[in-house]
Amino acid sequence: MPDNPSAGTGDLSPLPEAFVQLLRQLVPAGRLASVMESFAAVKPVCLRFNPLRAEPEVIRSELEAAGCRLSPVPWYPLACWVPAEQKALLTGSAAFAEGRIYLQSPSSMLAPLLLAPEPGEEVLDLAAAPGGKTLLLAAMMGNQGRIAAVEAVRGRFFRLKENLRRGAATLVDTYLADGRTIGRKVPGRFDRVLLDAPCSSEARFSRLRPESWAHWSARKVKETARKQQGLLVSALQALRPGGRLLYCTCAFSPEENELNVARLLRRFPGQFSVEPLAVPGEVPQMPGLTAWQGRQLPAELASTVRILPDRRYDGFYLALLRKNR
Ligand SMILES: C[S@@+](CC[C@H](N)C(=O)[O-])C[C@H]1O[C@@H](n2cnc3c(N)ncnc32)[C@H](O)[C@@H]1O
Repeated sequence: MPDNPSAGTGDLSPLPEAFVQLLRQLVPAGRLASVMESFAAVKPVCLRFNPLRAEPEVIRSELEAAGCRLSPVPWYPLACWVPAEQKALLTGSAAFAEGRIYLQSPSSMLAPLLLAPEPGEEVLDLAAAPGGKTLLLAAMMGNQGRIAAVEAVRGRFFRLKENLRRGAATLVDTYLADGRTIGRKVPGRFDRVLLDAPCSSEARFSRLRPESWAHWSARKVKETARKQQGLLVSALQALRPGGRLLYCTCAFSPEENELNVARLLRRFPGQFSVEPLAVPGEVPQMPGLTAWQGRQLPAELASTVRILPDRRYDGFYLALLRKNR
């Protein structure tokens, strides 16, 4: 295990009361303490070796020679944790500047890994910047096939392009566009779609950084959920029959997660199904909700997964959908 100094830093701000209430309703009682502690934790830094730039073992030796204390992520051989206090060592390294490593939370790596693209396929990344997941998709595909990466925000779009260049992801075409328009432009085209949706980022709240929730409100969550629904419809439209969509957010609010998938099931009956997700056992998780605030939700939502945050993992929601026709 890496060193993982939990914040003994004194000044911890209280999370917004409405958010704490939400967590109390969502998280099983026995796991609430570890979830609450995670909001004050200084987590170890997770990184991924980029096989498009160099042999993973060469990268590992380079980092070890620089003094990095690497501990493996057990379910993905190209990922390691490094103690939080070594972050500057990583970000100041040539390996980082030259794209041989990418810093990425382990929860974020799960989405591309579970979408499981194959070399030669055509893949759409509908909300792509800064490109961490696009880069992992490219590595999994060995730069064989094509990825269309879409980003709507200009500044972030250029950051995406720079990260893809740095990471040698040569199979990616980038588009500065609103993802909600893509499905009707190229219906039925893609083998796989990743929708890592813009969200209320509740999993990024930190009691060490009160500004992390400065823009959060119930109204904002509702607005965000509406936008996500538009992106979901576009993503499904862009998929070929038999193709798969991985939808994920770093939000806890059911509106952005299960309720959005339930709404899609209602709007397009029979057109897609929810598939099981094999999230590695060591990752703290619970099944997606099948009821919320007295309302029953479709039973298949139990196949979606919530990653529960702890001292190493960030919170996440993941759903894998197959387009039937
Ligand atoms: C959660 S982030 C994506 C992170 C990225 N997948 C990664 O792993 O590096 C969501 C992204 O969606 C972008 N976005 C927001 N609205 C969008 C829209 N309508 N169409 C496409 N992208 C959008 C945001 O600017 C943001 O960069």
